[in-house]
Amino acid sequence: MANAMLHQIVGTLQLLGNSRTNYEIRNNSVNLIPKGFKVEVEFSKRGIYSSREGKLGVIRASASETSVVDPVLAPSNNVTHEPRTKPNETALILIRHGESLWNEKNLFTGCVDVPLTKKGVEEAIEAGRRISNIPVDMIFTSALIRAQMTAMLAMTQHRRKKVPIIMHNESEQAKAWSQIYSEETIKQSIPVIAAWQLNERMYGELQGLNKQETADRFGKEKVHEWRRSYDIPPPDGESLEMCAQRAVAYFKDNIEPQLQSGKSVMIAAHGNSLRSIIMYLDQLTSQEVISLELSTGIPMLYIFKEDNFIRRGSPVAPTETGVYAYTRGLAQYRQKLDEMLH
Ligand SMILES: O=C(O)[C@H](O)COP(=O)(O)O
Repeated sequence: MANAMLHQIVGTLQLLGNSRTNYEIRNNSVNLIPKGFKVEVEFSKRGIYSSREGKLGVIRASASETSVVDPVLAPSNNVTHEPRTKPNETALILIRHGESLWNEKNLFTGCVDVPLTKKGVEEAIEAGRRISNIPVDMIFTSALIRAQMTAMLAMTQHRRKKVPIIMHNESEQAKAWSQIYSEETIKQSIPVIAAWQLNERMYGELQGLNKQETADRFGKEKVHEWRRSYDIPPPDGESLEMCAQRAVAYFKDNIEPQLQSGKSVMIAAHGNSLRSIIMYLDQLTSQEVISLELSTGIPMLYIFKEDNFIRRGSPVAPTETGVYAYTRGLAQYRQKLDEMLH
């Protein structure tokens, strides 16, 4: 039986940390296979692989290289699961969480973990409607519940109907206990990675204080400086520059490689962690970022193509005609959804 498999590239890949899973790789598509078949495979930088024909061995690949062929992460342009080629453009959606209970009370929130209000829930659902035709292969959220609620509620509206599943890699046991054993179920899932680096800027001693009362006490200008200057931190908190250091580094190290490998990504995060990421994407200066304001629950769309981020703005209406007019790839994805769902 092992011989019968030799024309295929088969092996053990290291995925999402240390977990080991057996895969069959054929014509650019990857499927789970029964354990026991191993062929040496070499990965090039951007996830292009080749095999030494028929040679038995263990796949050598780093986590980042192998992650591009994780079947959970198979790009959603492959709606019907035919063998796929890497798309030449991918989508990046950024969503600031919907209104939280402390946004409603006008309190500095920062890293305090506050849930959404009913209005915030509705905003997240509306955001989901606006992006319901845009491919999402992978989701990144902060570690905070308001961003996670937003991502999950938005995905209830997505027409592709894949199930967002939070990855639990915090311990070997958490990883082992959250394994999925059906290839088909994995294909119908979207991995959700929660990362503290995408958290809101830590607001230090302002956390829990009322924004208006703080302005009355310290002066409007001072509070505006704390809230919007690039490099002046609030007392014992993070400046936007400090927040950018961890959020943008995370984006470059963990999210950009996914986009490069052909996956479309949604990020649900916060006013200031997203401002710092947008500063990087749009190459804003520290002066320009001061006037960048993000509303709660409004998705922003970028197209990633030839290593460039092209801002498409926010899909403003459920039909999103303006947004779909921009790229052939998005229009094709929508057409595939239409065909699949009718
Ligand atoms: O953390 C907070 O209070 C808000 O989410 C963002 O606040 P800001 O608009 O004052 O930066």
